[in-house]
Amino acid sequence: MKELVAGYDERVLIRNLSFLVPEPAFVAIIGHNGSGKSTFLKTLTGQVPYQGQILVQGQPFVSRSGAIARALSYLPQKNNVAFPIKVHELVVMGLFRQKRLLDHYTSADYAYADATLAHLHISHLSQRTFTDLSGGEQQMVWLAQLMLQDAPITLLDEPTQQLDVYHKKRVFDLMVSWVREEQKTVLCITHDLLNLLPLEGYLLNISQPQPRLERITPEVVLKHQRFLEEKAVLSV
Ligand SMILES: Nc1ncnc2c1ncn2[C@@H]1O[C@H](COP(=O)(O)OP(=O)(O)OP(=O)(O)O)[C@@H](O)[C@H]1O
Repeated sequence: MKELVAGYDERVLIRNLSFLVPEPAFVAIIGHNGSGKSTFLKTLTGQVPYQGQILVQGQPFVSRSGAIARALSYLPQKNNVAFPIKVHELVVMGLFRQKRLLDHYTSADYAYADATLAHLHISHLSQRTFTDLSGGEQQMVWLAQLMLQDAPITLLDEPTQQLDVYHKKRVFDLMVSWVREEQKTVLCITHDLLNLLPLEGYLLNISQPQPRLERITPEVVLKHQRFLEEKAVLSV
């Protein structure tokens, strides 16, 4: 990413952001409310116009390109479902990249979806109606769907937002395992700085005047925690 500038109409939120993510890696994106974290991920998914250069796996980022679409999976902060659907039906849809338009999902696909739910310890939700679940349960289901997508680069916007402390830890461990065991790259927006303390990876503090990637160590995390506690978001 070179000299990235992005924002809405007259309002520039990302200014001259330049960094290189050494793949595979876990990158925590932190910053105050309204600092532009979601805007940054939306820029990477082609939802917000930008200037500068974004390279994904060495290729210039072209949002409509099939190769880029296959390389990225994205879990937005708000992901509403307007109709009642069984959990395992929603999860199996994560395999959409491997299907053609009118292909049906097979029993092997459903078995894979159920195995993923089991991996996340949420098998008991498989036959439940998604819209009846609690916010935290719904977040765990979205993560299962994301795992089926199996993209090399995963962008997550506050995936632990509604989770209890147990599930927060589980989800951070899970993201780190995607990097370590499956060589994925994970960019994750989070306000849960203390969960980052034991992790391997990098952080990017969008609230800083010149954000840069820093390797996560307990000292670095605590330095940014103090920065975010003390400094209000810059008004633009
Ligand atoms: N579509 C839009 N048009 C205009 N302004 C927008 C739009 N979407 C977001 N903004 C504004 O851009 C700013 C940054 O929003 P963004 O969602 O990127 O913040 P964030 O860092 O992810 O915040 P939070 O931690 O609260 O989720 C906010 O002031 C928001 O109101």
